[in-house]
Amino acid sequence: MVTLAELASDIQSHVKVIDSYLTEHDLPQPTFAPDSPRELPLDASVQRARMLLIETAMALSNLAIGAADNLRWHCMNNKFDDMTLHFLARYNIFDAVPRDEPISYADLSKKVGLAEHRLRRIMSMAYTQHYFCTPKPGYVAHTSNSAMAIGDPLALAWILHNIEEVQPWYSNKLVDATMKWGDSVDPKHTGPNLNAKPGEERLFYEIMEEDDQGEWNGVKGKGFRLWRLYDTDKFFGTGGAIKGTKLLQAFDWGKLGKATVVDIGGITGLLSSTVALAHPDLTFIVQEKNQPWYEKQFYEQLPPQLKGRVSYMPHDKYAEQPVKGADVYFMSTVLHKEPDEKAITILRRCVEAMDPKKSRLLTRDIVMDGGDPPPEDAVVNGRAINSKEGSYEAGLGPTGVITRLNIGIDFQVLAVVNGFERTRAEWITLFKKADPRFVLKACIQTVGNCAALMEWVLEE
Ligand SMILES: C[S@@+](CC[C@H](N)C(=O)[O-])C[C@H]1O[C@@H](n2cnc3c(N)ncnc32)[C@H](O)[C@@H]1O
Repeated sequence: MVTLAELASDIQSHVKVIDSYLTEHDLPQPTFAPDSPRELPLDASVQRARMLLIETAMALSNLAIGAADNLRWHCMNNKFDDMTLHFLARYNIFDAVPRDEPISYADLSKKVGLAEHRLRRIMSMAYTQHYFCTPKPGYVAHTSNSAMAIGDPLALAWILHNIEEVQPWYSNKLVDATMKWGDSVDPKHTGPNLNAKPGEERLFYEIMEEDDQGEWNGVKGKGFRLWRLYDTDKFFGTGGAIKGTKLLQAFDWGKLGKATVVDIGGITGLLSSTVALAHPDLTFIVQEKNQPWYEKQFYEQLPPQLKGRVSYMPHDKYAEQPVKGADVYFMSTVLHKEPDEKAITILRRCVEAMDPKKSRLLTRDIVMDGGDPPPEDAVVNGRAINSKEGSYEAGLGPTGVITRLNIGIDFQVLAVVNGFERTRAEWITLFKKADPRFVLKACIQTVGNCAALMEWVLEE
């Protein structure tokens, strides 16, 4: 069993790797100051050390808290950490505190319309999680954690969707849903439908689409929850562990030359745009469910230099694929929400459109047994790990912080649509069921990233 002293010594060695890299490259140290770098360099050795550091520091903290206090503290405080974030987002305290100077409680209270006594109590909890700080008595200032949400509706969307929709409607009801429906994969067997009359159950996306009592970031009334959901995807996808730019490392897009990529369920086109900006020879068709307000929103947020090269096409992923013989069909986190039967329908729609001689299917999804980065000198699936690029074949790593994040994502899809993330073997079985010609050519997960990119081709 690991001891406090051993963990502390491991922590020092992981910190040393990161510290030496920052010093060598003359880079600033991360701190809680509002202008601190938001993340550590993406270099593979730094990311590997970072993952191990987080894991070790969490274990050390847990041992220091001790078994006597662990459960007591957890259940007392964790719910209020989320409640505090809820206040910060609903009253938009992130924007109300100036970036560069402290503001008094009295002024902040007037600005956001929250009584000063309550505001002080909320802020004191926020400080314990390094959101904001109190640089002098009676004043509030930003930290790095709070400053990153300034002027960012995507960050607010992430907080509000999780705390106002996922928790009360879905995850807090998951035990009841399980007691009622067991290990169901029916997407209607979820929290909001626990007391619904037969025939009145609603799917997650229907609930997100239909509510017309509200407004979010340019969409008023019907669809506002869906656009907020899309914003959460964008927020999640631009961050460290699920960064869209990792797509550029996980697949050699350049080798495609002049080619067309069909991005099925491509949401706001963020991932397509990321690749398109780096590869001017590629053309992208982003397919999404048709919504009356969607097309306008899509083109408004598309980088101007991509107009004409990244376009939107309304398409239902279960229907016949209208773009035949494309070079690449791409699906990112589309299949994980689907039970086998429906995922197979989507895959068959792709197969019907694919030209086996040139088309490939790229899917970006979690591989549940992908695990955390294996050691630098490991050989996985007969291939040496590309330590320079920090890429490795997902499927054999030990558990750690990325695994924990993936379990969280697995639970998120379980709670909202009764979906599940698949292991490498389960992905292969699913694809083979859809068409036995499917072969998994590569399954690449980059270090520090939770999703893997799987390349599938049809072979006779
Ligand atoms: C989890 S999101 C993935 C978005 C994007 N590919 C990414 O990785 O950021 C799933 C997407 O599928 C879309 N979707 C849901 N049902 C669909 C359908 N029947 N046809 C096409 N797209 C659909 C949703 O609107 C959503 O944008």
